[in-house]
Amino acid sequence: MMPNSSSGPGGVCRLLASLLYGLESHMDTSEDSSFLQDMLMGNTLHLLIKVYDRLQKYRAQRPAPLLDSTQGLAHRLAEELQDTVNSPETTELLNLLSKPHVQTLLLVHDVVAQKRFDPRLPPLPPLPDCNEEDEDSIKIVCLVKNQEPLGATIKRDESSGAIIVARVMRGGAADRSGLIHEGDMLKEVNGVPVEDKNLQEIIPILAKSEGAVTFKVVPGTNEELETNDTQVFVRALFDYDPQADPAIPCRDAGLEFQRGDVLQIVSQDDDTWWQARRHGDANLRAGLIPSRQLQERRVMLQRPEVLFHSPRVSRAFSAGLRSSFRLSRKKNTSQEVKQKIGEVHSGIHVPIYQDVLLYQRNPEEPYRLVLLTGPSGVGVTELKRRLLLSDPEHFCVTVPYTTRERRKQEKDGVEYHFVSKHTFEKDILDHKFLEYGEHNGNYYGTSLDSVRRVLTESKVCLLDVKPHSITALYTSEFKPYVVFVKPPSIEQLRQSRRKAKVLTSQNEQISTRIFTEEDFQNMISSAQSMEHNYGHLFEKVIINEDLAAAFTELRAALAKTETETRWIPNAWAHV
Ligand SMILES: Nc1ncnc2c1ncn2[C@@H]1O[C@H](COP(=O)(O)OP(=O)(O)OP(=O)(O)O)[C@@H](O)[C@H]1O
Repeated sequence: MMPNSSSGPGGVCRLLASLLYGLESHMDTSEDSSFLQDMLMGNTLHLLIKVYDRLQKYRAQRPAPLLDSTQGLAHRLAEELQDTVNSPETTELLNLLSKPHVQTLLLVHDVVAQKRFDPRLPPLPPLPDCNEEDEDSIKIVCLVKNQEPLGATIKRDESSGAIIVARVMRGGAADRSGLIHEGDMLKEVNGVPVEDKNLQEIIPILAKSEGAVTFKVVPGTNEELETNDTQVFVRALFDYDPQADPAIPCRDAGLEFQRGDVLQIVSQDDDTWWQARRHGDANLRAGLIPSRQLQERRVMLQRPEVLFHSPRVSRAFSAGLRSSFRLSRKKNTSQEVKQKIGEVHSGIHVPIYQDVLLYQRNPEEPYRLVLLTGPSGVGVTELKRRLLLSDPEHFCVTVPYTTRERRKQEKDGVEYHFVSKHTFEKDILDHKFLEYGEHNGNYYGTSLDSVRRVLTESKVCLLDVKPHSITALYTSEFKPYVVFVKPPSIEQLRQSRRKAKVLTSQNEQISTRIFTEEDFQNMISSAQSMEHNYGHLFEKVIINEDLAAAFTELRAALAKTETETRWIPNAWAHV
């Protein structure tokens, strides 16, 4: 957005100040606010606006150059001054005219005055000595490029020994020219024959070339292949650094990405190396990434266990119950809990890329299920409690089921749904429970129906679960928004949890105690293994150091998810 000249510099400042004020309510953190303040109120932007205003003024006057060669004039003036009487003024003027920045200024003036904007192309190299039939098969390609890479990789053809264009990166200089194609045979670069050179010698010639670069190529056979951009988007489920990948054909052509990044796959022509762009990246040049097939093979070689063990989901006693009974984390109660292991998944699952598409919730659709997970004691229950308190009309939790006796002050359907052992066991067999467990001879569980009940009330259902339960809810019906609550560093845990208490339960008795060093270490190591095993399912990671800050971040993230367009797995689009 640029001001028009009539608004004046004062007007622009006012506009920027009001913009800042108007955006304040949309900013999540004070960091955002101070960044925007620095940028909008900073000197650099204001000076740029002044320059722009000044240019606008001159543009309106339609200035025309008086001279189109100030360099020539300066040269002639210098010559004449040399012959005149030597005065301090002439010496100063001569000095001034010989300064490189004055000369460059004059050069720039002349280029603009003469409208010499096109690059000067070198003369075409002579055609090789060949008979007329062969002539057709030689192509001279002249590319004009800046310092960006050529955007192509080369290889030596093993049988013929020729240098071949192995891959043209989508969106790169070679691709944009439309003149260089995979399979083309490279003969010369800027007049330097390359056939007798090895690849290590040619690569620097290509890398260094800048401005007008001339290639002599023999077109390959697949020149006519159309290479349309595809609209395949995936979420990367692992981190990738091409510089650390010894197998990539060209490290500089690789695309670095982090788990969670959305990538547009622009070419899957090659089985092992795909070409992709990071979504939202201003750079249109595609980079190489390992194909799904290649990465799967690599993971399996590194972790052979994925070949033999399908992921299992333990329907353990926890989830919605954990705040009520807190049995899941306590070592001293582990014997009391008989964990039920249910298998809900089968087959090999190696997280590589997840096909995704953009989704925005229709007002008549239920809200996405919010799953909160994290190591025991990290603060999941506390964050959930704060969310509920902050807007009880909007957020809601499920009511667990139990077979224990109802106590006097309890109401059916409020604290628990009280059911008979027979009904509970039948529901287990009917796979109605997301998680369930047994404690002191009674069953407790969270049913999928109770989640549905909250969702049909047009409320946001908050569910805290163990990470292994996420997969059972990872469906188009629930479209879960998975938040991982992560502990900060151990030092920050010691500081922030000095006064915090954890609940323990022994023989039905619930008591509190302060966190121990062992609790902190367990929290951190359990968070690491959760991230390692389930990190690909986490859409948001919140580090819970300062509780108030973590809550604000969570609240803002949930608000965004409800209103903004999000990338969700393709599979969720098909009901
Ligand atoms: N950032 C924080 N700073 C200080 N205390 C915290 C913070 N986050 C949580 N706590 C406190 O730590 C204790 C444990 O938190 P909470 O009960 O929410 O853990 P949890 O993740 O639900 O664990 P569990 O699954 O075992 O129930 C509570 O007393 C809570 O108030």
